[in-house]
Amino acid sequence: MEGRATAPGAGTVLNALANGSGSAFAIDARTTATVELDDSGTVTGEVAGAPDADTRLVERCVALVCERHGGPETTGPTATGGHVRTESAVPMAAGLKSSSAAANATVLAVLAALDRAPPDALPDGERATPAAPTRAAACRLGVEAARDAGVTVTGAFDDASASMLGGVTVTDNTADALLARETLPTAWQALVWTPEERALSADADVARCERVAPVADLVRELALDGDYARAMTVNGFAFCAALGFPADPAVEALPDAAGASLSGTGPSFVAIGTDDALDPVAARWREREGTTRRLALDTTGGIVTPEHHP
Ligand SMILES: Nc1ncnc2c1ncn2[C@@H]1O[C@H](COP(=O)(O)OP(=O)(O)OP(=O)(O)O)[C@@H](O)[C@H]1O
Ligand SMILES: O=C(O)C1=C[C@@H](O)[C@@H](O)[C@H](O)C1
Repeated sequence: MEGRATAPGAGTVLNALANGSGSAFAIDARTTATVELDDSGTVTGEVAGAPDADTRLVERCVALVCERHGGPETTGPTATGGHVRTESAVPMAAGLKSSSAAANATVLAVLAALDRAPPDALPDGERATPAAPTRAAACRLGVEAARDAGVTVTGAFDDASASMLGGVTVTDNTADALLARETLPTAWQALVWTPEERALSADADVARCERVAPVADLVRELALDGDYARAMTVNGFAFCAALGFPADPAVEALPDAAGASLSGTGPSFVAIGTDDALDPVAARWREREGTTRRLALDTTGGIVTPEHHP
């Protein structure tokens, strides 16, 4: 029983560590998960090109989806274990939601292997089985696995929903509730600067983030009004201050970019705007050490893809 799926990473509009509400937008950098299921009762995992990577999150995703959708009471195929391998263009622990992309891709790949892929994750023309969950329900399984694996503070349903549904989402992570899902202007792109350092979300100073909750409340209002660019700009300055990152990259992005922010718990910064507006920002960010990438905004989200047939 094999399954394969991909899901994109994301950039931040509102970091949920202050008031439990979050907002994120999907970017065109994807993680692919390939799973092989069996009835061994054990799950193993590997990350392509990173032999020492922590695979507990994706292994927990496999186990959880098998528990919920692969048991003997189901009408489709059954499974209790297997192997998962991820390949990713989203750097880990860089603020670009690698954990959400990996969890979503893995959950969808397992569902596909069990013949339970959500209807909106299937290629055109392929029909889902009646027992298939929606993509939103599949996303909540990944969030549950992320909580179990200890890689998140709030569950990060904001990041996970943006990755699974594409576009930009606003969520209440305390209830895993989706408050809004929209798309940003089609002419906009994302510019992403990632320095060499890494910052695990689970290690973030939550108490300091909670101090900027009044600013986060304002960012939530801006986001719910659809003013995502200004929302992320305000978010960026507040969370740079709370988490101890210099705000210089955001200053260098303005006023050319429509919006710019520290992404997640850092260290990456993201800017959004038209191609022309991002040109001078790219020139300034390329003088910095690290990697600057221009990426399309993703509106597709998590999808099942054809398996490898070597
Ligand atoms: N490609 C991947 N394959 C398997 N597991 C992954 C992958 N990417 C991330 N993870 C898991 O997610 C953890 C990193 O989570 P973390 O939330 O710190 O990173 P992030 O999602 O990139 O950050 P942020 O939430 O700030 O955007 C890793 O330790 C690993 O367990
Ligand atoms: O671990 C978490 O709960 C989070 C981590 C960051 O990505 C934040 O941007 C997100 O809003 C919540």
